[in-house]
This record gives sequence, structure tokens and C-alpha cells, in this order.
Amino acid sequence: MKVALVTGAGQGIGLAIAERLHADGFKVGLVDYNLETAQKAAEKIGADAFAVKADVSKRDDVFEAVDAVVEKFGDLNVIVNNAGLGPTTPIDTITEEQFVQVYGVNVGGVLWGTQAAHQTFKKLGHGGKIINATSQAGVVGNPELALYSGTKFAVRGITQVTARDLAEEGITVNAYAPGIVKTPMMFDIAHKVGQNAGKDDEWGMNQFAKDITLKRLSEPEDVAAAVSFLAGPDSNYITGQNIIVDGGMQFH
Ligand SMILES: NC(=O)C1=CN([C@@H]2O[C@H](COP(=O)(O)OP(=O)(O)OC[C@H]3O[C@@H](n4cnc5c(N)ncnc54)[C@H](O)[C@@H]3O)[C@@H](O)[C@H]2O)C=CC1
Ligand SMILES: CC(=O)C(C)=O
Repeated sequence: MKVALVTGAGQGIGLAIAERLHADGFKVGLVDYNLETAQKAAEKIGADAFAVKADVSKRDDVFEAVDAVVEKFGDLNVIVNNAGLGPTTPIDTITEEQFVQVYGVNVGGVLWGTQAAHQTFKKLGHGGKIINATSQAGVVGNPELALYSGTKFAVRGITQVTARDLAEEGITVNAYAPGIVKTPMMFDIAHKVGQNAGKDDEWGMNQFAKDITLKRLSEPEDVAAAVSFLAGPDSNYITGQNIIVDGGMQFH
């Protein structure tokens, strides 16, 4: 049985990815800084699921989480660097503290996850797959998301560079770019954007949702299906790519 580690797996898209990869036959390590939600998620999944507490913005935490999963399951084949923060940040409101926090989680989490997986694949003597969360907001700038969009553009850059750097070792690196997904993060963004405009949450959500070609918001499972493809053998000849899973918001 192959082994996958998913960060930010306590809720939302990360939880759906962990569930999907488990259904695909992976043993799964669910990493989150909220151990309670990660443990509940692991219990819900059942056998061959294991929760680990880590703050992905902390390099040592990420290396220790990867080690814990390898110790538990004896291998690592896939890492999904999914954990992220999505604050609404009109440009003039951004503080240094927010900058450090959001870049630390969204970009740092991908860098540390990539380093830890690379070191572990080397130790285990085989290649693997590194899969990173970006966003449709990392393909085209979105309103009031200057910090967030910037981090997601950065993740696409890191994905392309590391795909080239690690290819010789049998490692592929790809990204997935969700659209407007029904998770706590997106409901919070819709609420804040609505509030900033003196309107309601539905108005806020519609600022993002109005351009969805398929005319429905995304379920977390829509994203998990694409990650399942990137984690499985059918994507072996794909690297350095960003798969947009947004119902046709951005054509690229
Ligand atoms: N919801 C959406 O519409 C979209 C989400 N995304 C991306 O997908 C990923 C998952 O997003 P959602 O599930 O919507 O978010 P969410 O906010 O619902 O869940 C994020 C999970 O990550 C965990 N987390 C946050 N910071 C962490 C840290 N420092 N260390 C460890 N765990 C941490 C949280 O505890 C939570 O369980 C993120 O990278 C997000 O940017 C991308 C495009 C759209
Ligand atoms: C939160 C996010 O990634 C959006 C709006 O695309």
C-alpha cells in the first residue's frame, strides 16, 4: 500500500483529499495544526489513517510530521501541501504581521513540505509525487486578496522550479488550483467581502462565483478528484503543471 501525507487535512479540501486518497488505496497521514479536527477526520476515515499535529509554517514541525508518518506506515510516496490561510486584505490594510503569517503558511508550508518529502524520498531510495495547493486566484488576481493571491502565484513558481530540480530523482511536482469551493475558508472570504461593501454574504460570494462557467460552486470532492489523478500513476508523465479545477473561471 502506498502512503500519502496531506496537510490541512482537518477540514475542507484537505479532508476531502485525505478521504479520496484513502479510497484510492493509500494509507494517509492527516497533518493539521488543529489536532482535534485531524483526529476526528482520521477516525472517520478509519484504518490506515493517522493524525499528526504540525504548523506547516514551521520547518521543524513539518520534518517531524513527515518522520512520524514514515515511522507509522513505513513509507512515503505522495505529499499534498494543502494547508493555507485565506484572509481578505484590501491593499491598504495589510500589516507586516499578516504578511509574515500568510506567506509563512501558504509559501513556507510548500517549501518545507517539499524539502521534507525530498529528503525522505532520498532516504527511502525511491521517487515520489509532490502536489501543491494554489488557486484560481494564483492564476488571475482576485479582488481584495493581494496577500493571498501573491502567495498562490508564488506556489506556482515553486512548483515549476522544483519540478525541474527534482525530476532526475524520479519526483514529479504539480499543483492544483481550486475555484470557489464550499469550505470554511471561502465562506469567510465571502462574508468579509460582502461586509466591506456593506452587503450580505451571498453578494460577497457572488463577486467570486459569477464567472463560473459551470454555474455551480465547487464541492471539496471536485478538487480531491483532480488530486487523486495527480497522486496516481495516470499522471506519471506530467510535471511542473497547474491543474485548474474551477468550473471554468479562468481559461489558461
Ligand atoms: N476554499 C476555496 O475556495 C479555495 C481554497 N484553496 C486552497 O485550498 C487549500 C485548502 O483550503 P480550504 O480547505 O478551503 O481551507 P480551510 O480554511 O477550510 O481549511 C484549511 C485547513 O488547514 C489547516 N491549517 C491552516 N493553517 C495551518 C498551518 N499553519 N499548519 C497546519 N495546518 C493549517 C486548518 O486548521 C484547516 O484544517 C488552501 O491552500 C487554500 O488556499 C484554493 C482555491 C479556492
Ligand atoms: C480562496 C480562493 O482561493 C479563491 C477565492 O479563489
